Amino acid sequence: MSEDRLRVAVLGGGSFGTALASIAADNGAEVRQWLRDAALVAEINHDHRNSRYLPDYAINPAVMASDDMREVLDGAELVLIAIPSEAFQSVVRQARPWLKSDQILVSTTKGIHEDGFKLMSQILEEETGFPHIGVLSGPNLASEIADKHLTATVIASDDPFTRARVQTALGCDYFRVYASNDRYGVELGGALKNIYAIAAGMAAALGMGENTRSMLMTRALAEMSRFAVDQGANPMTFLGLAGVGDLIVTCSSNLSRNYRVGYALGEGKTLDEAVDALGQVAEGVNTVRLVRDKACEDGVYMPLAEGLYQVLFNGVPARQMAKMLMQGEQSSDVEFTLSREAVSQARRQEKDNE
Ligand SMILES: NC(=O)C1=CN([C@@H]2O[C@H](COP(=O)(O)OP(=O)(O)OC[C@H]3O[C@@H](n4cnc5c(N)ncnc54)[C@H](OP(=O)(O)O)[C@@H]3O)[C@@H](O)[C@H]2O)C=CC1
Ligand SMILES: O=C(CO)COP(=O)(O)O
Repeated sequence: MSEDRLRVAVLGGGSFGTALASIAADNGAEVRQWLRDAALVAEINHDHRNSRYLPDYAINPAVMASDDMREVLDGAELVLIAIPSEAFQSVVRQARPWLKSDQILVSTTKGIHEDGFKLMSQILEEETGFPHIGVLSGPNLASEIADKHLTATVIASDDPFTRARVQTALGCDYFRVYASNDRYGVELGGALKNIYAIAAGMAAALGMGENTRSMLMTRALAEMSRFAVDQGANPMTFLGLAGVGDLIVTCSSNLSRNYRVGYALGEGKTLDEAVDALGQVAEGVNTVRLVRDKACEDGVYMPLAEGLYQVLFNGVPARQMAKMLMQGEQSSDVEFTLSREAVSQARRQEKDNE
């Protein structure tokens, strides 16, 4: 191996980890991928295929897979972590003995950790205390990346070195990597949009129209931004790829696992049946529960998240919930220009004048 090739480690053998590993290898990096399934390790190394997660994808033969964490992390300059949020912390803990403070650690995971409402990059920070930490997020359906559809993503970090290195490692003629310094906002956007993708899938299965989908997505953006502001994030970030960009793709595509879970629910399947049939992670199921609880705790108005929570976990029929949501107070379109309180006040005034 030549000395100056970038060494990249990918933790996770699912669809996104596999697509990113192959892009980095296409860009000339020396790539090692960690996964726990020995049979899949052998398949990636010998057949350059991942039949479980991306069956039709020809993986760059330079990607070397291993179930040995030490071997994968040894000498890696950039570590990409594509592990579902539920297992993220335990995998980082497994990796910790071989992580070094000069490595760049990037989470690609769009979920929230149950304990303490932590995002994945916060877990990386807590578990390592290292300085080069980032988040990769955007409208990035792995199977479309595998098909080399023109795609853009965001690397978010307050560390300029991390941003530049990831742009170089992953940017190519079909994958553009934009930069952001709002790590928290980008990461929150990626997690929150999964909630609304479930709702969009459900609406589609119930035969609702394009006006409905547009209303749902736009009000979802308002709700996401409201929550983000309450959590201290910059709402402008939600106008970018990792906010509205990811919301659009995930709420519109049958390739999204969250959308598919929603669709199955709309067809009358139970939550367990919908999740089991998927066989892959749909982060939104857990996220809706965590976000709904957090919104209740912090007093943030999130009718869509609350409604979806009631459908998923309390058996309220989706159509009935949609009807109830339509009967809610008609409020401000863009509350950063006209506050919700100002609209309520005007309506109270109107009633008083009647
Ligand atoms: N797929 C996509 O289009 C995109 C996904 N993401 C995000 O990336 C993250 C990962 O997603 P994705 O690759 O799609 O997920 P998949 O469901 O395709 O794969 C998950 C991977 O994580 C592994 N894994 C799960 N639990 C553990 C564990 N306890 N220990 C070790 N490995 C484990 C699985 O291994 P095993 O097979 O052995 O279970 C598998 O390799 C998610 O948060 C998702 O939101 C982000 C952008 C796009
Ligand atoms: O995050 C994604 C697209 O940007 C993938 O969405 P799903 O996890 O719903 O498949």
